[in-house]
Amino acid sequence: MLEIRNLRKRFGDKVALDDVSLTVEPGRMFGFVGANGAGKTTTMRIAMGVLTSDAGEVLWQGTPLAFESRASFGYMPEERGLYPKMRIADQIAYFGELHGMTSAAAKTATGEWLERLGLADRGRDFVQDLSLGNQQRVQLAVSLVFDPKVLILDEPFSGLDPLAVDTMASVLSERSAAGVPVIFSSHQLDLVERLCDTVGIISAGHMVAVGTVDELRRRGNRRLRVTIEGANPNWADSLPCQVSSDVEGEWVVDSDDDQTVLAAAMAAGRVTRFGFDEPSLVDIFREASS
Ligand SMILES: Nc1ncnc2c1ncn2[C@@H]1O[C@H](COP(=O)(O)OP(=O)(O)OP(=O)(O)O)[C@@H](O)[C@H]1O
Repeated sequence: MLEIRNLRKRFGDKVALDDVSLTVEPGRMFGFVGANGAGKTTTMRIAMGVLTSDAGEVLWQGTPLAFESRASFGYMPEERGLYPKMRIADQIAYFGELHGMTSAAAKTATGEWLERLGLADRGRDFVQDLSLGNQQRVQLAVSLVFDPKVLILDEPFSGLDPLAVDTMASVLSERSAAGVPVIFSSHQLDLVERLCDTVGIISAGHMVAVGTVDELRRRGNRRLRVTIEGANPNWADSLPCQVSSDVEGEWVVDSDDDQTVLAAAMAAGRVTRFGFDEPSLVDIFREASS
């Protein structure tokens, strides 16, 4: 289990992280979301040891992270980190060896990952000659070639075409299913909602919400959507909550007291549709970040 506890970080007067904690369990995929500048990259850099925190700690399997443990973590940094003038296969194998693989094992694993990521015929090309999306696939191979115990990926989906997104998503899901804790940041909330077991929302250096998407849904303000035929537009005036109507005959009621609202709606006319609105992760994100 990877535990990030009570991280604090300042850059001069700027408080980048203020008591940030999160936990990623084996076999779980953690989606880290937040507006630009919220603190995702800073948190992940500290977790990887490329930046020191002012306070707080990072634990792996219950003990503070040592250099050797970090060497078994796969990392895709935001600024990426490939050598443009090195051949792709050589580069992936080189990173494998840096992480302790023998040359033969690194070569074999490189071949497997090139195949898996659709780059089998590009192994002798230079990184600088690849499209950005393909460079990202190489970056993924670099972070995976040594079979990491943890994966920390900073915006792995940005700039990928839909097919590359699918490849990236299936590789991450597969690693997670194999028991690897995976944490990635993304602004693509639909993907986070689809892939992640747990989501953390960070806003201006504070973790404002952590939980499964269902838990976050339940924590947010619940809203009922009601469709009534033949109702007076003022039928909901006596309800002690916010009521709005953008479509004729349909109302949105900010309440979780469904029985009271239903009784009022039935008294007003013929109720043809009634139920709670399921907020999307975008709705939850907006509410948590406001
Ligand atoms: N090396 C640095 N020096 C000064 N300020 C920094 C440095 N790194 C980050 N910051 C500031 O810390 C805050 C958090 O930045 P961070 O890069 O962690 O955000 P982020 O959530 O990853 O944003 P984005 O989604 O835009 O990548 C921002 O205000 C940023 O400007």
